[in-house]
Amino acid sequence: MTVLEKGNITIHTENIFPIIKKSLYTDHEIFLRELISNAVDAISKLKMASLAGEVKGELSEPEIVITVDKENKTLSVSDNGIGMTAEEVKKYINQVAFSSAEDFIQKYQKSANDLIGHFGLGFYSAFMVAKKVEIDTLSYKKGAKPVHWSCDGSPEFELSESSRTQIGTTITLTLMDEELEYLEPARIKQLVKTYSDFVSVPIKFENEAINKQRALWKESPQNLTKEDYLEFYRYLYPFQEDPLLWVHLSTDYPFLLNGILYFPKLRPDVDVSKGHIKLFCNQVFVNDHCEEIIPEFLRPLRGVIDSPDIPLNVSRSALTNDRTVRRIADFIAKKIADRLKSLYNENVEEYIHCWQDVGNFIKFGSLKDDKFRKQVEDILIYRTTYKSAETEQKADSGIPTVEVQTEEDIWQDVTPQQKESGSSPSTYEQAGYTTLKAYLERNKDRHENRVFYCTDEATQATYVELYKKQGLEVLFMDSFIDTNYYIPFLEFDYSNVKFSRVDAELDKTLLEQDKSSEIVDPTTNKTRSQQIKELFEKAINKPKVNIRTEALKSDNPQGTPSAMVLLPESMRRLRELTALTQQQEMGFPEEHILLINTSHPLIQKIAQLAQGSIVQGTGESPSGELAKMLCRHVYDLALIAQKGFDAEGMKAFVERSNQVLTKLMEKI
Ligand SMILES: Nc1ncnc2c1ncn2[C@@H]1O[C@H](COP(=O)(O)OP(=O)(O)OP(=O)(O)O)[C@@H](O)[C@H]1O
Repeated sequence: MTVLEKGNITIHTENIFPIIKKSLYTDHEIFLRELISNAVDAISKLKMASLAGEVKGELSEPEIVITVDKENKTLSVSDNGIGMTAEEVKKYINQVAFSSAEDFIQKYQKSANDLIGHFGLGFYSAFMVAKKVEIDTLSYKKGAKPVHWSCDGSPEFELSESSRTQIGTTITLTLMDEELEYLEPARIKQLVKTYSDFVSVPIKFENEAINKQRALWKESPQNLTKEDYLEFYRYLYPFQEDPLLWVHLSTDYPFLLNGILYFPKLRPDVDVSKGHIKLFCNQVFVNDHCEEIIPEFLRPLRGVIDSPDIPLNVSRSALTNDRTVRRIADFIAKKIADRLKSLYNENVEEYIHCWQDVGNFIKFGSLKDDKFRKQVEDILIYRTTYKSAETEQKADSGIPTVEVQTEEDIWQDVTPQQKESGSSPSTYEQAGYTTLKAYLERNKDRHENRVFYCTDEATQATYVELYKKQGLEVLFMDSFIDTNYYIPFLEFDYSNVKFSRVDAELDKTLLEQDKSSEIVDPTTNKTRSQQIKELFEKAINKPKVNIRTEALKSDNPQGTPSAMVLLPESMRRLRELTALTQQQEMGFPEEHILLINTSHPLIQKIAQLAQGSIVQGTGESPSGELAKMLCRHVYDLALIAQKGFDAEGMKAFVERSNQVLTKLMEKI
């Protein structure tokens, strides 16, 4: 073999090899990613040269072949790409003084951590695992001679002639003794799967292609089906529930970016500090913790982002402040908002179907990002008790209000457009949903700037019913994000709007205002209401329970609750917040209001019973006793409607129920 040249690799600063070995200690495995990427580049360069008519004859099928030789401790990566001439080897390989190496050294001197896992090392990363690296290559160029280059990790190299006949390059690494894991087939397969799964050239190992090759995000959305997207998601996140919907991103100006982002089902315990999106650069995996690139509120999303314009060999803080990265983040947020808007406009049923999960995401995004909030504020919907006249008519005529869901597709990505002629807002109202704006507008005359809401349909059913009967509209704001975060945020945003839960102070429209007809007892000079209040105070005997008497408005007093437990809004919120910050269960507050409905027949009867009782020397008369017992029972019923019982409460309730019923039977 004729030695063509011997010499020293040109490096402007000190020897690069010890630095490569030391600084990337934890990330040695990326050498394979780098060699495969170079091979892919070489193959696409040959293709381009062929398209330009520079290559004679047909190109053979592109492929990259990995082989191991356990005996000789070698691993090689072969490609049938463009190859290199001796001149090119000298230029591209020997002169390591290319800018990235210099940058590399400079950055290394500042902080080794900044470099971990980032690109920029290329071919020389092979020296992290190899004591000797050889290149055997033949350029596609006419008259090119095959060359062999070898270097043992010192700056000395040797360039000689080779006997290679096939155009392309083979890089052979003789592994260091502590790096022999890279001879293991399982390890090689795992590395290819992790980093190079989606490169478009087949990577062959032990006679089979071991990479998936198809990078769905690089394909045109028009050619993809719902199944393609779902299959890809299942491939990326095996054993997970299918996603709700997705967005296909594609732009080439002002930066190059492709990707597919999926909305998974959101859980209350979702950890938003960690991202789940996989970052790629030209189909080569970079990492799956791109927190600096993805705005916090988008972190629950999953999928892939691929952009060669994201600077990879800079520190994390530099990345966050990078202008392109910020623009990319804005672009993604805007596309997500567009997708949601188009769904809102084009497919009411599907939008409502996804709302429980997507809604949390939108609310979270609105809290975190003002630009995003502005994009989505008109598509935030709430389930409501409001029924439009049209809906009622439809219900009467037996026509279903929400059409049966069709298979027709929100799934396929459409280029999001605002469809003016889309579903009118009343379509949402027919399905029992409203926007906040529409709610405020509709109720302007009855309760301007007040929103009544319910956080738990079951435990607040009595209250919701009361509001509904009086024609007051209640919104269901029952997601984990609503109570503690979103309602205070809305109040801040709509500074004059107040939100009150249905079990807070009752709105005056629910109460009979005129008390002039109240009967006054001539002997005590007390009104009936005062007497009832005192009766309950004595019977319940809990100083922290604030007893109030009101007559609930109704055409049918029997149908209203006899009493209600109320938790003033601000007090309740403070308690909820404390419980949240201290991560405690929020018990039921001892301090609360018991509102006695004086127009309810039961309350009136109890009052009569108490009045008719004669106080005996030894204590209460039997009817006085019964009246008190009934008062406690009314209180318990109000509590049940609010929160249910603990064990003690349940025991007392059941015992007393039996006593009350027995006494009633005695009276018959
Ligand atoms: N398999 C190959 N076939 C042909 N040329 C190659 C091959 N591997 C490396 N080269 C040449 O050597 C050069 C240097 O490679 P190296 O990997 O160090 O840097 P790079 O690929 O240019 O950039 P990066 O730092 O992003 O990897 C390449 O630009 C290419 O011209």
